[in-house]
Amino acid sequence: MIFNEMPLKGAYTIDLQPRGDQRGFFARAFCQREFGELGLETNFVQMNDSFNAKAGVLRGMHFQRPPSSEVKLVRCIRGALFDFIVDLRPDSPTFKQWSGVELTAENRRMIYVPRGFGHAFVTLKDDTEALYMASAFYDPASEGGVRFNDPDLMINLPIAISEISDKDQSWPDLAQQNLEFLRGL
Ligand SMILES: Cc1cn([C@H]2C[C@H](O)[C@@H](COP(=O)(O)OP(=O)(O)O[C@H]3O[C@@H](C)C(=O)[C@@H](O)[C@H]3O)O2)c(=O)[nH]c1=O
Repeated sequence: MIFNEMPLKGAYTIDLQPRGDQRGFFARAFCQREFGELGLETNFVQMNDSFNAKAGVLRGMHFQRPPSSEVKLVRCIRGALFDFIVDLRPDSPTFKQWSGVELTAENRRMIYVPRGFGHAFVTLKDDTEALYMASAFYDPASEGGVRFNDPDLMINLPIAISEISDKDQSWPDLAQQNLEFLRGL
């Protein structure tokens, strides 16, 4: 696998290293040893499948508060999506900065989202499916969120939104949120 650190400290894009032959190719999509050598999370407890019927579906931005904070490893297995993250760790040099990456069925790229980040994606094509692992169990009581259009973040999306849940439209402004519990992650 090829790991590239993103502008936000601790976040990575990960590309496959295919070994091709006449049958097609083989590549590792996760390797406990390779992740461990980079100090990345190796213990994932959920694999989530997110199907989205239309282009422009936005999910996020979500995070879980400690002790349920989680790492996510996301890829797109059908269609295409723009995945974006925001650093919510108050003691990080990139606090409140965001970054995005296109994940498609063709490029097979993954994004590694560290603890303390808000995570979201918007689909770029109809019938887009994401498959992602998470290092903590779903814990709705600890869920937090950031609005994709929070004025503090100035996130530019490559597509207009066609669907978004009421929950994701209603997260409070970041300026009104106390994120101290994400310090030190
Ligand atoms: C995330 C999740 C949801 N659910 C349930 C709750 C609800 O009934 C239904 C849909 O939940 P949501 O609307 O929160 O689903 P969704 O908006 O797709 O939530 C996901 O968004 C992306 C961006 C992430 O980063 C994920 O971690 C997760 O938060 O599925 C679970 O049972 N387990 C889970 O792990």
